[in-house]
Amino acid sequence: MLPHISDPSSPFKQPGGILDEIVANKLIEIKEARLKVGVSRLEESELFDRKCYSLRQSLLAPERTGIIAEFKRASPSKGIINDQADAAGVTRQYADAGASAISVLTDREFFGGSIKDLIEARSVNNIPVLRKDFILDEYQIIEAKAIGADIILLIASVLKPHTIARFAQLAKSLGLNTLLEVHKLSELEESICADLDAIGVNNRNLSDFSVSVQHSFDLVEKIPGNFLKISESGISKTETILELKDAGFNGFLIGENFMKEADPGAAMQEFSSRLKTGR
Ligand SMILES: O=C(O)c1ccccc1NCC(=O)[C@H](O)[C@H](O)COP(=O)(O)O
Repeated sequence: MLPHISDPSSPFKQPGGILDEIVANKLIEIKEARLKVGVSRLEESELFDRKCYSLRQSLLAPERTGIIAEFKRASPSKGIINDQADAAGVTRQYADAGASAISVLTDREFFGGSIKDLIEARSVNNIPVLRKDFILDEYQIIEAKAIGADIILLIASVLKPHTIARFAQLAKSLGLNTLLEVHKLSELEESICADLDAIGVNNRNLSDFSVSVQHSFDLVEKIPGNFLKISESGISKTETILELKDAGFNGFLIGENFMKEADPGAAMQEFSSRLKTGR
């Protein structure tokens, strides 16, 4: 039986609002996928037995921008953003424009994404690909490797610290990079563990959807130096990236700012040129 999230022995927190809805729906989807596909079929996939691209190497490569460019069709806060976009075409343009990594939403119900979008992005890119989803079960980590992802996301407002440690250990054993997402200091302090590669400060409060880049500036000094530091959400100006870099961030996760345009790849190209020339 699936654990109920209000159960004290549950591996999940109960953050409330949309996150509880997302978790409840995701648990049903995972149960169905386990029955329909199963772990052994995932492990037989051609992409499962591969060496992942290193997030560290790509983020620190001087010829790249540090931007993790996101393919995001819709979101709970904005509704539909760009539901007709082509995952292969857009993400290839992101990479050509200097993205250090690609993020692909694979949640269908709340973000209009899919595993197919990630497989398409993988097939045309040779930089790290982040599976942007709500990871609640080991099955999804094995699935992430099998569909071509290099990075998984663990969200501290959803997962209890012992669950984060367990999932990070599994991801590492599969050669995946792990990004821990926090929004506030208490989440960072209770969730940090050795098997993580990167800490992302989400500037968006996932309960009320308010966004402030100040969260990144407030937390950057609290992140130990051995972890990559990534600022996530609400970034739309090149000046903000320069300020975040000065503050110590290595990576910048940007979705809506590109995806809201008719040609997201061209928007990333233009942004990247402005970043290089400092305009
Ligand atoms: O974006 C949302 O509305 C949202 C709602 C609930 C949970 C997660 C949500 N977004 C995931 C993200 O963190 C963003 O897609 C990502 O950081 C990019 O943000 P942005 O550049 O603001 O699109």
